[in-house]
Amino acid sequence: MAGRGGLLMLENFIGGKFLPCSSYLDSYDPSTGEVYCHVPNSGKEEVEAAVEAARAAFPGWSSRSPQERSQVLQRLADLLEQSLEELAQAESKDQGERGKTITLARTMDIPRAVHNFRFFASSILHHTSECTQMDHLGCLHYTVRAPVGIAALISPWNLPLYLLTWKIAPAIAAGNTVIAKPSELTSVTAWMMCRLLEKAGVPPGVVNIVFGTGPRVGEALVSHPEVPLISFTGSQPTAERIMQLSAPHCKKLSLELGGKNPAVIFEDANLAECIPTTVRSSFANQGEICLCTSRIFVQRSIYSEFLKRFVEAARMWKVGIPSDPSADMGALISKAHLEKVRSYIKKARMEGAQILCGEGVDKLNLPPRNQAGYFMLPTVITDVKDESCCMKEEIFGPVTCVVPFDSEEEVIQRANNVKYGLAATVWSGNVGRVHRVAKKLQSGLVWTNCWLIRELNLPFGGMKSSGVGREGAKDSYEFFTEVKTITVKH
Ligand SMILES: NC(=O)C1=CN([C@@H]2O[C@H](COP(=O)(O)OP(=O)(O)OC[C@H]3O[C@@H](n4cnc5c(N)ncnc54)[C@H](O)[C@@H]3O)[C@@H](O)[C@H]2O)C=CC1
Ligand SMILES: N/C(=C\C=C\C(=O)O)C(=O)O
Repeated sequence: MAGRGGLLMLENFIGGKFLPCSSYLDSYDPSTGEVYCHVPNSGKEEVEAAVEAARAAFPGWSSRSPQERSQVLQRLADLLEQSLEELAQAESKDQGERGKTITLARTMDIPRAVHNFRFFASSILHHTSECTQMDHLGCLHYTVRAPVGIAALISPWNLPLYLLTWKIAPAIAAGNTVIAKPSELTSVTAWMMCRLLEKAGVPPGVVNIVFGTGPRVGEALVSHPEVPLISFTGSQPTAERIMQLSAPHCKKLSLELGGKNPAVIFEDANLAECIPTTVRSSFANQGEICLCTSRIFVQRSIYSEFLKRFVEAARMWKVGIPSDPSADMGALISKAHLEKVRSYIKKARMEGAQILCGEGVDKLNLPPRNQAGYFMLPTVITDVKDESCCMKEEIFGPVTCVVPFDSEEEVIQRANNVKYGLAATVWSGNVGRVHRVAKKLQSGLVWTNCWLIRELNLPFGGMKSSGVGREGAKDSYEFFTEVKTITVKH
């Protein structure tokens, strides 16, 4: 709806109704310094109302058959798909001159949000339970599953509707009711989705969305005693806080956190495929995807050739205003984030590393209106030590390091030498080596000779500091349900 000064003013969605909030946050377009929209600054009171609505909706929704719930999800997917262009425009605009390109929103974010609902609408129809027999004792054992209750779903700003629906779809498909909290920086598409829920047949209270900041509404939500499970995607410090707050209640947690993802490129790799894909895996969405590559290990015999071709390709990766359909990359999410990303380049220089292209080397070419925006060129660092913070910490920006290696054993050890373990890529024409290396990498996901081909049936998530738990068809179903083992003596 239109609010103060004709600007968009979002409202919370609780119990099937849009409700105003007593206070609002201004959301700025940082390229102009102008307020772009107002976002509810919700707190305990709004969480309380959402819990009440979710509690009231739970008995009805959880007792519907999977088939009935599936039909609702399918209708929602259809409605989102019909609004694809409008949602893509909003997703790109919500990150404003600061972020997501319209092309990525059109081809990845919104189609994937649609697919999330379609996928879980289908997968919920195919689960089976376990049964074992102990004939010598005259016993039969079997399991039953039931939805857990009210799920808290907290998502970040980098893939707003994509990641929020990755949580909402499996949670409600399994019969839970949910309270979702999108990032305060990118709330518009979640609000737009609420306008479609009633038409899709989602009963009031099944999906509630409260907007606002992490410390205020996020903490009220995760520490609420009637919210027994939390699915969170975001940073490690926030995950630690959520673990602390939920510990007294022994809540079920699924935490999807950061990465410091290696690409391991052997001398027999098909460079014609590897180079463009590794440019994309390093710089897609401004490098603001937890799965982005940020350490590229290249076998020494092809190192010089790779570096030359990779830098050429990175220079072709077009930085432009997000509304330009030919732009490969927009701008970073905020001034603070841009400064943080730039600080890594500064540290790399001080350590004696070389910046081969991008920040401080090449010039941005932007229209005058966008010169103050948070844009940065794809940046390639080399001559950097494995101990450097650029090789250890998640930068979450368009920065990637390229270093040589000699042997398979060495590169496995170096690739594993970080606290994270989310996603890796391996490039080689040798099938045996691909399997061997993939198995030894400490990483929840390994893409070989490709990147970000998603199979939603299979587990998604990280090891080590990259998270706790997995989501995907079976894993999400297990997370969003409680299992019970029943023994029958006959
Ligand atoms: N999956 C990933 O790997 C992601 C990693 N990041 C990393 O995190 C850094 C910071 O990004 P942020 O958006 O600030 O991440 P964040 O972890 O602060 O925010 C993610 C979500 O958690 C909420 N939140 C924040 N504090 C909370 C609290 N105390 N209790 C409950 N909810 C809370 C936020 O409002 C947002 O909805 C990025 O620079 C990047 O390095 C960010 C987004 C995704
Ligand atoms: N969680 C993130 C990406 C997930 C992608 C996917 O499920 O395909 C992230 O960037 O935070």
